[in-house]
Amino acid sequence: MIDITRRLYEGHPVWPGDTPFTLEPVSKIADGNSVNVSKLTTTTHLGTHLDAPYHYVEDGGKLESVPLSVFIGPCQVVDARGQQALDVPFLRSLELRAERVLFYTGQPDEWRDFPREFTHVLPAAVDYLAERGVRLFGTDCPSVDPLTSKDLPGHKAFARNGIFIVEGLALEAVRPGEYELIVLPLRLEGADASPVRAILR
Ligand SMILES: N[C@@H](CC(=O)c1ccccc1NC=O)C(=O)O
Ligand SMILES: [Zn+2]
Ligand SMILES: [Zn+2]
Repeated sequence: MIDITRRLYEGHPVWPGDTPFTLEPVSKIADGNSVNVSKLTTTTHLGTHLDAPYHYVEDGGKLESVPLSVFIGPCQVVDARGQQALDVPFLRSLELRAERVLFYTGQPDEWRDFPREFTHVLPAAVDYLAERGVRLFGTDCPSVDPLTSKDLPGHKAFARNGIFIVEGLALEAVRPGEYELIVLPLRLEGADASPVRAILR
């Protein structure tokens, strides 16, 4: 089993301006209390996470609408290092074989600062993935659109095609090839996204 989930620690980088991640004790055995209990503060778009369509489309499906079957099953990991954007010619050069495809673009498994430059996805490439039967798109990048994008054309192309997006995967140690993928979001009612545990077998 390969854990492809980012390690979450106090101060883990988040999207500029978004809620910082904190994990702090509110009760400590060391202070004479009967139990250790912590308080978690987080954005829903923390580290390795799943976007629900509601994140980028006002009437898009919320987290509970995302079918679990999308997140468990055969998967392919692709080496996309050196690609400034994922475009149709690049995708054509691959032998796509699975409904779930994860793209390793060269992001390190631990971010010191939130990445400002990373590989984005062109809408035509999303349409191409849909034609090839892809249902789940994964990336090691923090978003499928550039950091400064306001209209999020990549995200919207995924929504249009009914493809779900997992961002911030830790793929540095993974060899390209075929695996079984397990990605489990939290059961957060009404949420726009959720941190996930993502594993390859
Ligand atoms: N689209 C990004 C997140 C994102 O865009 C964002 C996250 C938190 C606060 C503001 C954000 N975008 C603002 O334009 C993502 O899917 O994780
Ligand atoms: Zn997100
Ligand atoms: Zn996103």
